[in-house]
This record gives sequence, C-alpha cells and structure tokens, in this order.
Amino acid sequence: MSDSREPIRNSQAAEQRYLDDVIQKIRRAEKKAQSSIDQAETDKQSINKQYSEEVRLNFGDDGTSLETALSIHQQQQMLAERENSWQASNKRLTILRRLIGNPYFARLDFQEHGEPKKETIYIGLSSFTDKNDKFLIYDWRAPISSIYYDGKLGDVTYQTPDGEQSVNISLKRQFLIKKGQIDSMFDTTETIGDQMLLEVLGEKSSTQMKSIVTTIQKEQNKIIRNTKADLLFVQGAAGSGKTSAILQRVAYLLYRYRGNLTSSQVVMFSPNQLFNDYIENVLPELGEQNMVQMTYQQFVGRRLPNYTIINPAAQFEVPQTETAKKISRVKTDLKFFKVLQKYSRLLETGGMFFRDLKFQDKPYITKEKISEIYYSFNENYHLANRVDATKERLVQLLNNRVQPELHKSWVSKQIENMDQEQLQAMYSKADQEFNSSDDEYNYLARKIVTSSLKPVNQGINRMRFFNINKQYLHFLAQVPQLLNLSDYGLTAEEWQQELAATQERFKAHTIELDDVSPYLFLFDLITGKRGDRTMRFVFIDEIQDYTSFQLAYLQFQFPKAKYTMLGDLNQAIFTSSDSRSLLSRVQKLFDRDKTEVVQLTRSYRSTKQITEFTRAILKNGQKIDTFERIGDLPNAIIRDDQDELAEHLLAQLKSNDERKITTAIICKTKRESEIVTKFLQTRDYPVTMIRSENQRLAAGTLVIPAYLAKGLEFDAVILWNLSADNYADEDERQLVYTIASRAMHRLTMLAENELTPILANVPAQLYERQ
Ligand SMILES: Nc1ncnc2c1ncn2[C@@H]1O[C@H](COP(=O)(O)OP(=O)(O)OP(=O)(O)O)[C@@H](O)[C@H]1O
Repeated sequence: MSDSREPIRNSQAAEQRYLDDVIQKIRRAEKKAQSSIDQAETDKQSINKQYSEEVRLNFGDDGTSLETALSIHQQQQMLAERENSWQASNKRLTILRRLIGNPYFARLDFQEHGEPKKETIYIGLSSFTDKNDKFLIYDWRAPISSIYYDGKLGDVTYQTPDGEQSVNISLKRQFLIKKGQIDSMFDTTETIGDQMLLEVLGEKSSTQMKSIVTTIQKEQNKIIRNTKADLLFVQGAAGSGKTSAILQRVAYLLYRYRGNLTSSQVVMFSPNQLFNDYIENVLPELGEQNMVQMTYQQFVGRRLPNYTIINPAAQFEVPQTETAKKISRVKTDLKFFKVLQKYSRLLETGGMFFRDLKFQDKPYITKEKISEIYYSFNENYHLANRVDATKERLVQLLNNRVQPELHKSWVSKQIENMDQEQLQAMYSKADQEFNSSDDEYNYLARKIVTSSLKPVNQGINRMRFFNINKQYLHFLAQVPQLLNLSDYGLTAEEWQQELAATQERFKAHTIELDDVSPYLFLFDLITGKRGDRTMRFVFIDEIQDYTSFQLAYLQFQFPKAKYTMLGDLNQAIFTSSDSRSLLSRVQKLFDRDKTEVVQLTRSYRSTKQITEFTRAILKNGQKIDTFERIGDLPNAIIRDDQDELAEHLLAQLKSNDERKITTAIICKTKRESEIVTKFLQTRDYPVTMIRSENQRLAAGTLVIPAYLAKGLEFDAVILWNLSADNYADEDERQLVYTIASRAMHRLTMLAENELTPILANVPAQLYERQ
C-alpha cells in the first residue's frame, strides 16, 4: 500500500482502494477492542466468583470480619479497574463502529512552511491511528482540521495550542461515503463547496436535528473554535445554523479541554422542551455526552416548587394590555436589577421582614427577637455574613432552650404514654442502664425535645425566618422612590395596582414569570448565595426571548462561566419592542474587550424562494443572504369562507404528501390548533397535534401552535389563518417571520377574507396568490 504522505490517488477508484484499506484496519482495531471487552468481562466474572467464595468461607467467623472487609475492598478496587478498562474499550468500540461505515469526509494535501514534503491527511468524526501510531484519520476538532473549514487553497494559518502555524494547501477534497463506498467526491477551491452543501441541504427534515460536521462553514467554524471570548454573541438569520454551530461547539470544547471539562460543566438554555428533544441526538452522534439542558423557566421553577409560574405573554391566547406591557418593561429591565441590588444594601441597616420560628404551632422565636439579633451586628456585617451570624445565634438560642423544655408537661406526658416497644427504640442499646430514674428521665426527655425541635433547627438552616414574600412586596412598594416610573410611561397609581395584584397572586400560590427572577435574586442577595462557580460554559439559544433582567441574573448565577449567546433579533417574538438594543444591553454585563460578535447572514434552511419571501416580511431587518437552492414560490390561498379554506388545507396536505415531504400546520394559538386537528380527524386525515412542550415530535403531519415551533424546522409549513383579523397587530411581524421561516422546501399561507396587512409590503412576485 502506498504511504498516505504521498499526494497521490487522484481517481475515485484509487481513493476507494485506500478507503478499503483504512476500513480493514479499523475492523482489525474493532476486533481487538471487542476482545479486550470480552477479557474485562471474563475478569469481572472470575473476580466476582472468587469474591463470593471467599466471603462464604469467612462467613460466621467473627475473627475474620476485618479480613473479609479488606478482601471485599480489594475485590472492589480490582472490579473498578476492570470496569474502567471495560468502559474505555466500549467507548472506543462505539467510535470504531461509527467509523467503519463512514471513516472520513475530507482529504487535505498541504505542505508545512519549511518542510520539504507534502502531507496528506484525512478528516473524520474521530481520530484513528494504525499500529505504528500514524494518524490515518484526524478528528475534525484537531487543530490542523481547522484549515479544512477555514481557508481556501494556498497559504493559510491555523491556531494550535502552541500558537499559529502556516501551511500551503494544494488540495481539498470532499467525500460522500455511504456504507464504506465512495458515493461521490469533489475537489474544491472554496472553503466548503456549495455542491456538497446542496446535496446535504436537499435532504428531508426529520424529528431529530443532524450534525453538520462535514459542511461547517467558515463563519460557523469561528463560533465553534472560539475559546477567548467571555461573551460570544452570535446574531444569525433564521436557518443560518446557529443552533447547529453551537452543538458542534460543545463537542469541540469537550475535545479541546478533554480531562479538564466534563459535560456537566456545560449548560444550554433552550426555548422549550420540545426543542431539547429535537437536538438531543446531535452530540451522541458526534461521540460526546449531552450537556445539561433546560429552559429558563425550568431553571428558576425548580426553586419555587410551591408556586405555579404564569407567563401571560407566552401563548398569544389573551392579548396583553398596554399597562401590563409597560409594567413588564420595568420588571425586566437591567435598571430593575440594579435597583434591587441598591435596595438590598439598604436592608443592611433596617427594613428586613422576618417570620416567627414556630414550635407546636406557636411562635417559639419571635420575629421581633430575630430582628433584634439580625441588627445587633455592627455595620461591617453585610447581608451574607449577617445571615450566617444570625443563624449561628439562633442555633445557640435553640440549644439553650432544650434544658428548660425537659420538665415541661408535654414531655413528661409523652414519656408516660410510651409503651415498652417505643421506649426500647429510644435507647441506644437494648440493655441500657442508668444510675437513677431521674437520669433515665433526663435521657429520654432530652431525646424527645431535640427531636421535636428538629423542624425549628431546619427552619433556621433553611432560612425560613426570612419573609421573602413580604420583602418582595416591600421592595415593589419602594420602587417609585428608586426608579422613575414616568420613564416607562407609568403612574404611581398603576404601579400600586400592580403591587396589589402581585400580592393577590402570592395568596393564590402563583407568580408571574417577570417576578420570578427578581424574587429569587432578592432571596439570593439576602441569603448570600453566590451562584455556581463550577459551571464553565453557558449557552443561551434564542437570546432575543430573554429579558435583560434574566440575562443579568444568569450571569449572577454562573459567575465564572464563558457565555455564548445566539439569537436572531428578527425573531424576537416574546420581547418584541426593544429587542433591537439587545446587544448593547447585553454588552453592559460584559467586558467590551472580551466580547466577540459574529454575524451569520446566509440562511441554509430554506430554498431561495422561501428565504426571499420571508426576508421581505421584515422591515429594517438584519441582513439575510439566500442560498442557491431552488424551489417553488410560496403560495397564499385567500377565501371568504372557512370551510372552503379547510378544503384547500386538505388539498395542500395531500399534494405535499405526494411529494413525500412532511408538513407542519402552524396555528397562532393552541385553540386554533385544536380546531384544525378536529377538522382533519373528521376527514380521516392522520395528524398529530403538539399540545405541550413535553410531548415528542412525531413523524408525519403535525399541527403545532406558534409558540412551540421556535427553533424547529419542517419540510413544508402551512400557516393557518394568516388573515387580517388574526394577525392584525404590527407587533406580530416578527412572529409571522419566525413561523414562516420554519419551512425548508414549501411554504403555504391560508387566510380568510383578507391576508394580514403585515404582508402588504412583500412584493407580489415573491409569492403566488391563489
Ligand atoms: N454548515 C452547514 N451545513 C449543512 N447544513 C447546515 C449548515 N448550517 C446549517 N445547516 C442546516 O440549516 C438548518 C438550520 O440550522 P439551525 O436550525 O442550526 O439554524 P438556526 O440559525 O438555529 O435557525 P433559527 O434561528 O431559525 O431557529 C438545519 O437544517 C441545519 O442542518
């Protein structure tokens, strides 16, 4: 076989022969890995066997119990070693099996500066070396692989952990390999040839997102390999691969910091659970474990198990009043975050609300007493150490209360009423002896008192003596003094009404999402919580849907992490009004020098026709470039009668089915989705309605409310009831853009009477009216 360093093999047949050879080597490695797994299993069994025999021999002989324990310990250690080697071999085996069908996707020929010889390398999902440790495949995340994604032919530089390297690239070849056979190969002078992308993008959607490792674009590569920025802010058009790029980035970081970074130190905040399910296979496909994944609401909600969080803005069922929108602007502002910090400092000298610590339903340590202790420390005590000192004193106080309780009647009564069995349970030994009956009484009484006081002790440790609800309401009441409400167009009276409403909601055990973060932040400030300092990377997808307050709060929660924020200001559907200044608002939270902004402008998801149409919906939108993938013009069907429209819906679905593309019908609300689903069911057309984010995406036609369609994509999209009265508000422009941009190959709009005025500015030649 020829040496891989020689730049040869220019025909597909020659490449196939080389590929066959590599596959053969992988197969050999696979066999080896399998046999070391078998060996580890056999070892495990024989250790287990030996262990159970030894334990059996020693059983019943008291003298050997220490020996037995030692031997058990030894066995366990041996088992753990075998287990580790078993796990390592298993992981290797999984990787090798993945490589067998598709070992690599690219070849590079290059010459390092100053080196006489040209080199040829192949790039795949994972690295693979032959028995002489020569790299037959390089991991796509290796430093050298970067030039495949980054540069054109000729002189290029790439980053290594030791600094910059320069090379001259003479060949860049891409392969489509299926089941060990080269389907096609292209040589390219560009970064990644459009031809390859076209093949990949022409594929059908599925309920699971795919990895883009073979066709990562230069701009995306920048996002993936960035390790310097504290804040990496990505603005990307719909379908420009933001989500795809960050998943690749997680895989890259796990590789780059292998040994120092685990997947539990990476967290990703995503728009909803449905989306989490949609992306859950990408990292495992890349041979990595999934990071921690949650929605913001899940993140904060787990700390408020007794409250129902309500988010009136999120489902578009009930329009928000103007005043509600203004109040929301106050509560979600970064200024509100700062005002809360200021308020918390005022609490160092007074104004904290406490609750009685109760025992047997009566105040045991009164709130007045707690307040006296809390404010007895000098002014050098800040909130965090004030609470620690208070807790300490309260525990002391509680301990001092044990002795006086011992002779109270509730204790003696309890002892008198105990039967023999209960008494036995109180002794530490079956035949425990006492010098006198007084001693015995004291022993029992002490046990009873300390165990009865345990809940009080717990209340101290869990800081239940703070009255957070009252404190939060007090804070809200102070806001007019701390902030200029008229800047938000609000009167003191409107604010007062909001305060009363918040109080009512507390009574009903509900809390609005806008209140949740300030409420928890206040709690954290008072109790001196400092956030999770072990989290290293925080990813926030769909950043435009986060409020400034939430972002500041996340930063407070993960103070040591590097942040990657991705979003599309064009798709701000929950925070519409001031999303445009988002970057400048986020910027305030990070050092400007350590912030990098990357723009992704090319939309890969949709055909050229769909991208041109959706782009025209936006007014003053961010830049969007189309990708040259040709398809049908979007079509709009407008009828006076809803029944007739429903027939068109059915006809469009059938036409999509004939083309073997799957359709999602996106409705504005859940209520509308139900109506559409019922209609289709009465016509025996099989559909799945997505009612909540906890459901799974199913194959086949879906009906889905708009707020759950975030971040997803479908072959074909039908926008139901895009009529003037259903989408009347200019505020909904970004919503229409967001849902229309979910379509990959086909977009249809249905409207009763008249199409929404939001589309009035879209040129007639960009879609077909029927
Ligand atoms: N480099 C690439 N190679 C192949 N496919 C790509 C590439 N980048 C993106 N895509 C594809 O484009 C589609 C959109 O990508 P993705 O969902 O990551 O975009 P997004 O920017 O997060 O979109 P949105 O903001 O609209 O949710 C996906 O099908 C993805 O596989």
